[in-house]
Amino acid sequence: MAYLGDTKINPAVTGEARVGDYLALLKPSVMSLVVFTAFVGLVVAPGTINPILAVIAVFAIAVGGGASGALNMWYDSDIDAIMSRTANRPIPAGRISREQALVFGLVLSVCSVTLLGLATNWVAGGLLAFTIFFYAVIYTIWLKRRTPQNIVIGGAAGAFPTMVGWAAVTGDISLVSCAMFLIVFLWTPPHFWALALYKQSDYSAAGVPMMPNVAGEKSTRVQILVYSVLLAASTLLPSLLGFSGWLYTAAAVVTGLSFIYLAWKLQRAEDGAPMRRAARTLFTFSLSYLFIVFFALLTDNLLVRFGGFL
Ligand code: HEM
Ligand SMILES: CC(C)=CCC/C(C)=C/CC/C(C)=C/COP(=O)(O)OP(=O)(O)O
Repeated sequence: MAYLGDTKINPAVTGEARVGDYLALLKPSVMSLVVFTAFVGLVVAPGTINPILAVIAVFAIAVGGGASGALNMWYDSDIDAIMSRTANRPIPAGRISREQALVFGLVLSVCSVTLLGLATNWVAGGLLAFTIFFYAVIYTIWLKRRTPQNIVIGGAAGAFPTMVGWAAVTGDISLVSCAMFLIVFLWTPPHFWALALYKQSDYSAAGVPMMPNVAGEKSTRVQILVYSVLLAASTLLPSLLGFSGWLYTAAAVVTGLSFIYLAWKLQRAEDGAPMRRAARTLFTFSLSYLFIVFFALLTDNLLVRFGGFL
């Protein structure tokens, strides 16, 4: 029997790993939204890119994101085995060994960075490498088990991909791509802490110092509200920088106010089941919210560029 920390990990990997198990290592559902923000960064960036290279670039970013997910699962297999939400992942369930996941994650990391660098430029390739490093090492290995600020700092990893997409076209970093980074960065704490508020027992069982089990529910709810206000304000930056028109601005204002309202309801909810319900609602909304904000940025930009509207 293998032990990691105090945790029992399934014995020798049983049976053949299926393709689906390797796909699961890539965290495809979470990464789909990350890749969408990267795609939007790439499309709205000023300049042109050969459409085939654009497809390759988005593919490389998706593979890089997936690779970082595999490295995260390699390192976290001990705590994943404890949490009900993650216990059936390929490593704790014994379908893939830690070594296989590590090699898979490293090979995909190198391939994705090389592919992006060769297909576009090395600013984008370098940023992708840094993003993978940030999620796998800074967040997963260094911060996650040490501080309740893990999500705040580590969340930057999820915010870089939109800048990677932008850099794939322009070869640089700009105020607008930094604004897009800031939106995802400020979105991550309310997104994740809302989930942690109703999955708290999972994290405390695994000994992961997430905000609700360290600072308490009340403080977490206040912090969620503060980040929601900052988030809604940050979504106005593309308009203030003269990059986006009224369509985006209207979407940002309406969704931003909705986000703040749900965060405020969560802050005011009674402890227990009402609080958990409000947290679940905010978490679910957070997913649509980020999609809508980036979709509006994309649509607004395409209408201006190709339709001469707005
Ligand atoms: C450190 C930062 C983040 C943490 C700790 C985090 C954590 C989580 C967790 C624990 C879930 C629960 C569901 C699951 O594992 O299946 C989840 C769901 C999700 N997250 Fe995050 N997240 C973070 C950042 C992001 C970012 C940056 C994005 C996209 C831009 C994102 C997109 C999603 C999506 C789309 C889901 C829903 C997945 C599904 O429906 O199965 N997350 N997140
Ligand atoms: C292009 C590229 C490299 C993208 C990386 C994007 C990125 C860092 C996304 C983070 C989202 C994520 C899966 C967090 C899970 O945190 P967790 O590992 O604490 O959650 P878990 O408990 O579900 O494992």
